[in-house]
Amino acid sequence: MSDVVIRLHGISKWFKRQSGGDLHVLADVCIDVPRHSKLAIVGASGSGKSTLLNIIAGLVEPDGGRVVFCGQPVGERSRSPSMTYMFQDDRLLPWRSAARNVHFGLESLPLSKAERDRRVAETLAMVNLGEFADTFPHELSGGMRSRVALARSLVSQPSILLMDEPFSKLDPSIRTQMHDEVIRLSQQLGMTVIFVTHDVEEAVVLAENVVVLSPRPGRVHSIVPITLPYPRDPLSTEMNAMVRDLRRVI
Ligand SMILES: Nc1ncnc2c1ncn2[C@@H]1O[C@H](COP(=O)(O)OP(=O)(O)OP(=O)(O)O)[C@@H](O)[C@H]1O
Repeated sequence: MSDVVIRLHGISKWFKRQSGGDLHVLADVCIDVPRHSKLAIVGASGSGKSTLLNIIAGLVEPDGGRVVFCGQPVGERSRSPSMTYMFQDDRLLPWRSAARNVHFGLESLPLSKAERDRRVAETLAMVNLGEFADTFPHELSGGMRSRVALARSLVSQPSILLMDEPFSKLDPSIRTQMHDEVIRLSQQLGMTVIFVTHDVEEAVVLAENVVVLSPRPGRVHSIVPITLPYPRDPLSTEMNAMVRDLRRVI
């Protein structure tokens, strides 16, 4: 148990339909997430991937089952600074510079101004944007904006990073750079990363375990371990075989 950071135990979810009746979205989902690992959630559209991530974040209440976080049942811990959430859109505030956007990730923490400034500068440097601290979002490329969003998620030094298709809007070469950044930073900071993706190749490049959800209601169809060492070459024969096998399962 000690190396399991999050345990999902029998998670079920129904949503009320406006047209009447309930939509059964998740059924008895059980997953153990090892500490410091990277876990991908894949599955057909509508299989409940984002709902499951939102349940882990504490943004959506499950109707059945429990989320146990480091041995503690989930309560208010979604507001805990030890877990942050990176969305599909970068959601940068256009009237704030890159540094002030990253600063946003610290605003709920009781830190001195000097400590905040230090952490913002350090995190921007970590994502190679040290020179762009005073630049505004409209002056940044898509990849740079994504790196600012990543820095905003990392500046509070979370132990868990949740990501819902955060790189899906980037072009392939920038997406590859972001994968390298996530691998490097998760190792450097000792984070656990849980992410949802439609892109099986992204799952295989980044994750140590890939959870495949079955079509609605989403159940764990399989959990596929990826044991290839990092960095992983998406063009290698092993990777291609993994991607092909996973696509077949989905
Ligand atoms: N707040 C909500 N109220 C009602 N239904 C919802 C709500 N959120 C999600 N749903 C429904 O739950 C189902 C699962 O949605 P979810 O976004 O979790 O799936 P997903 O696997 O992430 O889908 P996609 O891959 O298309 O993004 C969908 O049918 C969706 O319409």
